[in-house]
Amino acid sequence: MLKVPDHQVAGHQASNGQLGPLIDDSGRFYKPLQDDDRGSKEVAFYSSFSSNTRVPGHIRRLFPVFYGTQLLEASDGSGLRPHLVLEDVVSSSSHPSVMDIKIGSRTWYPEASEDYIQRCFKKDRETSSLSLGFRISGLQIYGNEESGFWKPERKLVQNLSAADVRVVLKKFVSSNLPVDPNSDPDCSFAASVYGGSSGILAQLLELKAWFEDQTMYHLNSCSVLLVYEKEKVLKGERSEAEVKLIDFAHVTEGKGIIDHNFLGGLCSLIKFISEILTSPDDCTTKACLRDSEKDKEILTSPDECTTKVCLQD
Ligand SMILES: O=P(O)(O)O[C@@H]1[C@@H](OP(=O)(O)O)[C@H](OP(=O)(O)O)[C@H](O)[C@H](OP(=O)(O)O)[C@H]1OP(=O)(O)O
Ligand SMILES: Nc1ncnc2c1ncn2[C@@H]1O[C@H](COP(=O)(O)OP(=O)(O)O)[C@@H](O)[C@H]1O
Repeated sequence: MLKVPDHQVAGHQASNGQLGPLIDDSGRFYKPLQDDDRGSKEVAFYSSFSSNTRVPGHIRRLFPVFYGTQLLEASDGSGLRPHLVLEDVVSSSSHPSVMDIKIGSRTWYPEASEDYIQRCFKKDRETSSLSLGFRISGLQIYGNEESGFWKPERKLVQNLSAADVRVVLKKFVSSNLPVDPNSDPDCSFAASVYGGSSGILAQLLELKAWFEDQTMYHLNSCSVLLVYEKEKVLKGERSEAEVKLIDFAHVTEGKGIIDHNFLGGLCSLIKFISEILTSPDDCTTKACLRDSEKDKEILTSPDECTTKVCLQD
């Protein structure tokens, strides 16, 4: 039985009769092909990537498994439409904390239409992409049974300053409630989620090493999805924090040149995460992220280590 995923944090969503992805109980994620060439480009990428013998196994596992395409009733009621059939990378979690980070200081690319380039250019400039080399596209962090998820409004997290991004990345791995504006993120899960030989940092470093060498694909406008299950960490079970690359509607051929846009953004993200692991207490942060743009309040003191961010009531 197909349903709308409640764990989706960014992108086109299938709520309110819109066209968006669906999931089922078998652990598959069905992403509808968009009408223009974006859908066919994403299919072309997955087809090429999944049969590319030059992609090493430890890199392949950082991408969702691709099961081809399938005609399904679209979520917007428009009838049968081809969907990409992908592994649902959060299906094994009951309360997944998920962050979608769009990598690259630019999301446009020379081969795109002038209209697309202009739209991307505007978004990149208005978000943290240009300054940080990435932007948080959306996230949800599980608090506990009572508080549920903290899922701040997407537009609010896309243009955060470096200090605010650091707060959000800390909240992602903290045991205190993410919605609580008065508690400093304690980073108590940082070592088990970001750190360790198979944690998020190690996976990002593997990806970086590959991007320093591979010249086959340029992953324009693509995201890394960070996923883990807080309850497993609390119970002392292996967290199995995962990095997965998603959204390949704008991939172009590398033509023998490294993807310096993706690589640069990835290095920037790696630096943020490394610093949280090496010096989690070097900043005193208070964070509250309000839900609406109107209520947004970001107060950053001139003292670079004392930050107050408002993203939630
Ligand atoms: O429609 P919007 O404004 O939400 O923009 C979508 C983006 O949302 P965001 O800019 O992050 O709010 C959206 O970004 P996310 O994947 O949500 O990070 C995509 O860039 C999408 O374009 P495409 O399907 O990749 O070609 C974008 O869709 P298009 O505008 O290109 O159709
Ligand atoms: N394979 C997947 N498994 C689980 N969730 C996914 C998967 N692919 C995408 N998502 C979810 O859907 C969101 C949007 O995906 P994306 O491919 O970027 O769509 P769009 O092209 O509409 O931007 C992601 O932020 C994530 O929450």
